Amino acid sequence: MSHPAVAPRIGPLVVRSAPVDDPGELLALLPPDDAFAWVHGGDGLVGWGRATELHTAGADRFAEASAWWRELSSRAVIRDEVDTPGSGLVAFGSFTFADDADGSVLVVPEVVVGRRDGVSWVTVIGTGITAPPPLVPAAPPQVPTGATFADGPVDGDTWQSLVAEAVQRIQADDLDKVVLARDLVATLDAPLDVRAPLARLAGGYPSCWTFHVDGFFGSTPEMLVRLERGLVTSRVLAGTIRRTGDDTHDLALAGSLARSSKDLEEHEYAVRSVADALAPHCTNMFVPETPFVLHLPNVMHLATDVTGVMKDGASALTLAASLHPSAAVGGTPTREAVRLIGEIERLDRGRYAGPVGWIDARGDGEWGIGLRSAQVEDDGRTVRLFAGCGIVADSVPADELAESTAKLIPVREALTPREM
Ligand SMILES: C=C(O[C@@H]1C=C(C(=O)O)C=C[C@H]1O)C(=O)O
Repeated sequence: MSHPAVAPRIGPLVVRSAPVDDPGELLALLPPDDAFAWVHGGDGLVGWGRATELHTAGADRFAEASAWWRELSSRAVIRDEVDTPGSGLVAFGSFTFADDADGSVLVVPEVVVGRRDGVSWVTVIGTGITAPPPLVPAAPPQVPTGATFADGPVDGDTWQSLVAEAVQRIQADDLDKVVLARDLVATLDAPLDVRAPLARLAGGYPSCWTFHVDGFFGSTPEMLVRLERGLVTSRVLAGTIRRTGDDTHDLALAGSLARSSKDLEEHEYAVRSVADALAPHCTNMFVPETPFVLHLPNVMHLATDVTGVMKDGASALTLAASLHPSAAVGGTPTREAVRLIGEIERLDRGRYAGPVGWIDARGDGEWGIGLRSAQVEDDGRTVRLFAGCGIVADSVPADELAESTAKLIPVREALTPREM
């Protein structure tokens, strides 16, 4: 049992949401410190300040966070004139991949600005009645300079030998798939203003969810689970091909990805793990039989959108807890795969590949998988970038290394000044 750290007990939170005129680019509103983000194609939520927060760890981290959230929500005094998922009381959150890692957090900002389907709003949260701040763009962030990149503790050659070892273990044991990750360490010449890479990521990857919670940021293409007004959705990705920059060739590659038995098999494991975890909570589940190809600027993925209708009143966070770790970031079977990751990966994943997103007082929310992501270390100048690949019986180590390099591109470019 862990010991969650909770901000000193405060009176009930007083929350007020009201519609506002379109405030323009959400990320541009963020101040440099204590800024939170979850944006997708211009819509989403940004927040700043800290009204209250919970830090937790251990196998019960999701249960502790859920209990804390229920209690906080039930005591809050909420006046919500917008009444849409994401309005009213909201927490941003980020959870570690592993049970034994520190760093899972839920933070309730003092100000949240949201936009959804043409409706914008501002929420203020505190212990008394506060007026909403004027919504004007902040001064633009300092662009990161001087980034140098080096291998983390495991270099590329060693990582390929770990992939080869995983392949052997899959061929020998009762294991179908395991996801192995590696990191790249960026060193900047000054502390990072995270708003700069966030703007680059949101601009370059509008179909991904660009996020930032307490130094963990990125732009993930994978939606672990969204719950909105009773509708449950999950976007499952697995099976990847690198883009070449030549659109005609990429289209041919997309066709081969959609027919590749290795990738279809890897994808099937991931879809099944999500469908099985959602089934106890849902009726009317729809699991498409064939994946589509999701085109991103750096890679293409096999993708399946699983949907269902909530039947048991679980919150988005409870659903995320029951889905984590899906086969997209753990493997199949889950327990054996996670054990092998702990045994051979030699990486502290931190919050990489864990759920990241938000929850509101109704229990609605969106939790992505923290991929295409990085962690800013305490010195502010060191940034660890992560990428992993699903390994199956016929995976080729050099191909997996190239795939992981392609998955590092979004954050890597976001830390590198644009070529003039
Ligand atoms: C693990 C990552 O990505 C996952 C692994 C994939 C694969 O192996 O094909 C594809 C998408 C993600 O589910 C990552 O981006 O780090």
